[in-house]
Amino acid sequence: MRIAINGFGRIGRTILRQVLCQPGRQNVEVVLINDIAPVDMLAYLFEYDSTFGPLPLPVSTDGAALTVGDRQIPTTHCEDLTQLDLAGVDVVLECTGIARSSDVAERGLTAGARSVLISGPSPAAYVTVVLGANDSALGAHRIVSNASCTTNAVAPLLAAVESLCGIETAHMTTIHCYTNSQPMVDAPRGDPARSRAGALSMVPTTTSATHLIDEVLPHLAGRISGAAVRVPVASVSAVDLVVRTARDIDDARLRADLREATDASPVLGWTDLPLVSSDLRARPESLVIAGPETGTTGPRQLRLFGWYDNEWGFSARMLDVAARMAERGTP
Ligand SMILES: NC(=O)c1ccc[n+]([C@@H]2O[C@H](COP(=O)([O-])OP(=O)(O)OC[C@H]3O[C@@H](n4cnc5c(N)ncnc54)[C@H](O)[C@@H]3O)[C@@H](O)[C@H]2O)c1
Repeated sequence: MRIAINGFGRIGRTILRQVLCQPGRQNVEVVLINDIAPVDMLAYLFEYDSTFGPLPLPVSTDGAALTVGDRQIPTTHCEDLTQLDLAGVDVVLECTGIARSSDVAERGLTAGARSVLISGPSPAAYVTVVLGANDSALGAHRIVSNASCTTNAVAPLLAAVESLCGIETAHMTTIHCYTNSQPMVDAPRGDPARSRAGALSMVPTTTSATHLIDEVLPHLAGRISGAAVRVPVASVSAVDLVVRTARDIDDARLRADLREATDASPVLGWTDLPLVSSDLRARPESLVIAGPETGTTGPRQLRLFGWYDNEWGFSARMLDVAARMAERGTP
């Protein structure tokens, strides 16, 4: 699979880290990295990562390419992808966060790439895909959104619970680490709470997952509500999901069936250990269900709790969905 990474920020860099350092990604060839930031700065941020630690490979740049170990990856510094030649690229991983209009989302195709996978919600995507929830929706679509990290965490869990005991209604709270969408000190950023210093307070706010779940699990549309609390933690998030089920299920059965569902799922995990968020750093699953925090809380009522590394797990799904897009060949 030949990919180009547009936007070499948290997600773009985590994707490259996985390509270079994770077993099972050897077939991925990164043919281009494009970002508007200076390439020597990007090389530095790629080698020294405050969350994942220093890269175990030497990194250097001559301005036109990033050299990591024995691999050389061409780099460009271009605001508009249509200025580049992306012929032969299977998938552009669009990780800038700006591909919300079709004008921007289509730039990769105009430049000659076969398809574009956007690392966030986008009204310009032809379809939103979450592995473990609506895999078959991918079809032959050429501009795809990989939804959000929280949607990747919650939608497969909802799909599993729905098939075990049906869902009447559910409410999820994501306890989400801060991201680059929040400031270090108070500064205007869209909604008032998100304009407050991200590392100093718990910040109640919204999550795009609420409407994305309706999109990827349309049979549950209108029955799942959600909210977010951004917390002063730099890495790893959690979801706390309360479900009113359609059918009764006892605690032991719920846990056994959920455990079995996670064993069969390529994106869900399970732990029986009393873990805390930092223990889950760099876990590749979309969600790791926390056994000690999960169970029935009353008749037809459940509480489910799970961890997800919003950067590492989501980046792994970017590569998984891109692999499926590349396997389809030329549309
Ligand atoms: N950080 C997370 O936990 C996370 C998880 C899932 C999804 N996402 C989504 O992924 C997207 C990127 O998030 P991030 O956290 O990596 O952001 P980031 O700010 O760390 O990275 C964005 C990068 O894009 C570059 N960029 C901006 N405009 C550009 C342009 N026109 N051309 C080329 N490069 C450009 C920036 O210089 C920066 O390096 C957002 O949509 C975000 O919602 C983030």
